[in-house]
Amino acid sequence: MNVGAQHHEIRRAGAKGLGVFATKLIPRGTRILAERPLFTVKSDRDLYPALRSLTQKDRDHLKQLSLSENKKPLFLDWAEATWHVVRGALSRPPAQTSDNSNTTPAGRISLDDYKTFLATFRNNNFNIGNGTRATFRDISRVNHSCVPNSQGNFNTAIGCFTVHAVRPIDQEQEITISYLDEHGAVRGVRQGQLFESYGFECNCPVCEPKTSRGRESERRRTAVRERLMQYAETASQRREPDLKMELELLLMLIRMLEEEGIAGRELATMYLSAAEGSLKLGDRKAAQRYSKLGLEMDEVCLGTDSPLFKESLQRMRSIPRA
Ligand SMILES: C[S@@+](CC[C@H](N)C(=O)[O-])C[C@H]1O[C@@H](n2cnc3c(N)ncnc32)[C@H](O)[C@@H]1O
Repeated sequence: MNVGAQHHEIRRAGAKGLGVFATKLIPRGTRILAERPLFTVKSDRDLYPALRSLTQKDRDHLKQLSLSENKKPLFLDWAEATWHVVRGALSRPPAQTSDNSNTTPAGRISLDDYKTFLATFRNNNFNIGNGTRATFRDISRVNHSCVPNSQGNFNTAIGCFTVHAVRPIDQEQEITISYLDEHGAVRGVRQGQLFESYGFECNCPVCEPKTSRGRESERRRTAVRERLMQYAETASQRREPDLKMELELLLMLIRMLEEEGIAGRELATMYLSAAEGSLKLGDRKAAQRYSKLGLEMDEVCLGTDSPLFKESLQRMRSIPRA
């Protein structure tokens, strides 16, 4: 299911700057946004050429995105930024095919502009998979929550990063995604990664240490982490993996994510692994149940046109149908 622009709008989100809000009820599984990146990079070396190839119009979009208070660059220090600009100035500019600012690369970048672009990139890039980071005109306005109501995933079939509602979103509610790669981490780890990568301190409902929700969340996540660490210690002494124990741990992780209200690909993938584990242990009924839950969750956060969803369907072919 897709919704048009009339279902969401970009407006002030208090201290977070701008944010994206639902203008009417958005049902679970809705594709709220689908957008091609302004540009993508795999490493620091890609950044200058990528920026240089942008059209003037896209550079203008980029300049309008938010800047972090803490402007420490993600990949490069300023000396490196200077080096990239100098090297860029010595190399041949991208071909000028026409005067059209919608299609022609804008070419060389001044050092000041490059530093601004760098800081803007730092604040507005998301991991879109395979070590690639991307910046978007609208999706870069979506703020973070450690218990988000939506999830972003790259869909190679349509060349777009999509944002899907992983639970119903009420009118006026802010649309949020998680900027983190791992969703079950404890507060200190989450805060450290967010500050390091984006320069902000999260105060979403589970990051509030003084509320009962925040305390309960931290207790739950810490207990799971300790249990996993205990298992990791004993696992290194075993010759064979303990399948039953691994399935139990996986189900514990699933329960934790569900109790936390975290939905999305991570949970879907855990269900699929639980289906495979259950089948290996001879429990066909449980395998079918987990397979169904995993595929449903994958469809919600990816959509049926996503190659990742098709891979999951393929992966579950060995699970007998109910
Ligand atoms: C990708 S941008 C999101 C859109 C941004 N708010 C804007 O005005 O364009 C990321 C920046 O938004 C702010 N932000 C996002 N999520 C936040 C949160 N949960 N708490 C505080 N600030 C947040 C931070 O400044 C962060 O560096």
